[in-house]
Amino acid sequence: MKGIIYKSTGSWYVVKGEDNVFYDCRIKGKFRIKGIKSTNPVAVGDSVLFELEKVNDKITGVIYDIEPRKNYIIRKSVNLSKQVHILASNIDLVFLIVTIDNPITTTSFIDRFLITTEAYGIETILVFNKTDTYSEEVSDEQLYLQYVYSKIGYSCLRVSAVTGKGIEALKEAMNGKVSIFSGHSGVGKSTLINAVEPGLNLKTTEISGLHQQGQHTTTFAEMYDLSFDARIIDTPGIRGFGLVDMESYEVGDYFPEFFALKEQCKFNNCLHREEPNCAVKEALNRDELSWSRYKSYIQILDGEEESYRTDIYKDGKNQEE
Ligand SMILES: Nc1nc2c(ncn2[C@@H]2O[C@H](COP(=O)(O)OP(=O)(O)OP(=O)(O)O)[C@@H](O)[C@H]2O)c(=O)[nH]1
Ligand SMILES: [Zn+2]
Repeated sequence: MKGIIYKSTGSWYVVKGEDNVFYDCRIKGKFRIKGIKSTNPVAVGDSVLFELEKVNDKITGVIYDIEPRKNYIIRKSVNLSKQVHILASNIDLVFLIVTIDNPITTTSFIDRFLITTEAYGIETILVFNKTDTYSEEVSDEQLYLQYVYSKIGYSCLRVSAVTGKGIEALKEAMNGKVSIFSGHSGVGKSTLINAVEPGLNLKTTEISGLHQQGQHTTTFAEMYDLSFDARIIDTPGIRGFGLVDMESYEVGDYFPEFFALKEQCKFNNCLHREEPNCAVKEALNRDELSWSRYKSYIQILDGEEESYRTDIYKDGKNQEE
């Protein structure tokens, strides 16, 4: 039977079969996916094939194959081994929850986040939360950001988890999809998820509250079915996901508006810095591109390790996860 992994606890997996029944499954033998050195063979979101067996009157499943992944997000192991832990796979949509001033979400944070999801090949929607608290100034800033990001192809939503404004539109965007909610601590992820699906208490807050610095806790992602046609993957205790290494010449490819101009640069390996006849710089000078995006790009090129080789949530208290 075909099924989807909803939960993994190390050696056992909860799999929802095509018959909509949840089965406890384990893995038969050792199968590994080519090209990925991961600590876990299958992850939440994976589509697997399994067969049922009856042991001591209990029916369990044995996973014997996995279907190709559409995408996956990883966490690098803390030690220097090349091993990665696959947090989740087959994600349709990431919602990046953004607050303007409480807490502050910087454009450099947003841009670093977006190159990560671009590199993973996962669609991202920006959700501006706490609109009920906006002053005129904050509102102007939000509208400006919305202009910058929608112009380059990112959908934006304005919501308030408290008043319920925009929640219907958010649910509509989630419809038929597997989503992940992400963003700084305190932006309202839990409150928003609760507004979308009252009663669904994800572990996000709970675990981060319990988390103690320096203590190594193991966290497991889990998928939840909502009461409408939508699913959420919760990654408790994990504030960000690590990015696969990228070379400096690749960074610009994950800025869609730079990538679109790349062919028009004189040099095909143009880093859009000081090179002559750079289409990106020319567009910037005509104010057709956003300077804040360009600034983030340069920061990422200059900052290397710090900016894009580490976990994207620099200030995350659970960064060591
Ligand atoms: N005014 C207002 N407050 C909100 C809104 N959404 C969330 N909050 C408040 O913001 C605070 C943080 O919300 P959480 O839902 O705990 O934020 P979180 O992103 O889950 O935080 P972590 O669990 O630390 O990652 C809480 O006090 C919420 O009540 C909103 O739309 N408007
Ligand atoms: Zn260029």
